[in-house]
Amino acid sequence: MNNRWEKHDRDVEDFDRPRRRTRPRTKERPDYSALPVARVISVDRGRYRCLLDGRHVTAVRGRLIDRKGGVVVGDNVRLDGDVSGEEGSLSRIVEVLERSTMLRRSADDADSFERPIVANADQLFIVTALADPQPRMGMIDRILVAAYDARIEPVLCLTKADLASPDELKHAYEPLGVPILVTEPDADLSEIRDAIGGRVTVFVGHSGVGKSTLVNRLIPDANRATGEVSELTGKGRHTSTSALAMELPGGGWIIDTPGVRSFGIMHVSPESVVGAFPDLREIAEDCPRGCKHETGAVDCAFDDAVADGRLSPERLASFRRMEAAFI
Ligand SMILES: Nc1nc2c(ncn2[C@@H]2O[C@H](COP(=O)(O)OP(=O)(O)OP(=O)(O)O)[C@@H](O)[C@H]2O)c(=O)[nH]1
Ligand SMILES: [Zn+2]
Repeated sequence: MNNRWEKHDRDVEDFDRPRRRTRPRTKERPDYSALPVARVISVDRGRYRCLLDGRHVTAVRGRLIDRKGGVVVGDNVRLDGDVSGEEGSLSRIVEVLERSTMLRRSADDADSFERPIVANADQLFIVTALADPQPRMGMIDRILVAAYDARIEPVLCLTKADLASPDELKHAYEPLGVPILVTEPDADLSEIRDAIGGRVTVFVGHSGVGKSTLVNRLIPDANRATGEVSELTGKGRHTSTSALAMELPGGGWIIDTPGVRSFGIMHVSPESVVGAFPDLREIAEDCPRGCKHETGAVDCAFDDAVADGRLSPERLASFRRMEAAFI
């Protein structure tokens, strides 16, 4: 019986006549698979600037897309409507493709509301000046926590090495396994270029650390790109609250974010961060339930692991210092 009905349905469809639906239409997800996929490179006041086949297309968010954090820089989206990119044209984002990662922060620790910042990054450069402004390990630790929580590989990128030595920070973060790159004016950037080539790297840092200087050296026409954003918004880039994604000449992306004064991580749990370190995760299986592994935690298996040589005291100290930033 059933079969006959199905067959009948198909036959009717072949003649392109409206058929009676057994389910209401609203429950069916429209099929957008034939629409082009673009990458969101900046967001400003409800307008999304997307890159599609090398041209910039401005789009708005379609009705069915969630309002809060529905579309962020780095997202891959399907565009409907006018994708010509011509002056005054407006397209519509109808679907956000599945994200590989999402970097989030809470505005500050009094505010547990998570703000998504950047989608699909696979590497996070914590850009920190060695002086002017003075490095703050608390800030580095908080951004590290956010990176580990989001399963984005962190790299500590130290600028202004002409002003101060990187030794103290190297000593603090190398035991944790954080790669460290050091730069100064006129320094050879080949190590940094190698690290970002072919990857999607989000740059995060305090205002004034030299992030723009570095980006402009890495992408010779980045200035032009930021100029275009100013044209779009009528404001300077630094007053924008959005991140900006730029394609690297040799492949890969840099997603620059506005300078931050603080980095809230209220949304992160200790288990999530421990989970980013396979060796620590294994040791933590022997911890009492709910152990936060902080210094002095009762029966924490990390102390036993140091005692019997499975874990280096430097690595544990480095982990605990970072963890103290959020427990
Ligand atoms: N001594 C020294 N100064 C630097 C270096 N890199 C950048 N600067 C200077 O530091 C200042 C801030 O640099 P920017 O590149 O504007 O810093 P930013 O991180 O983009 O800051 P925001 O625009 O506020 O987000 C500028 O005066 C730069 O010339 C460096 O390696 N050494
Ligand atoms: Zn523990």
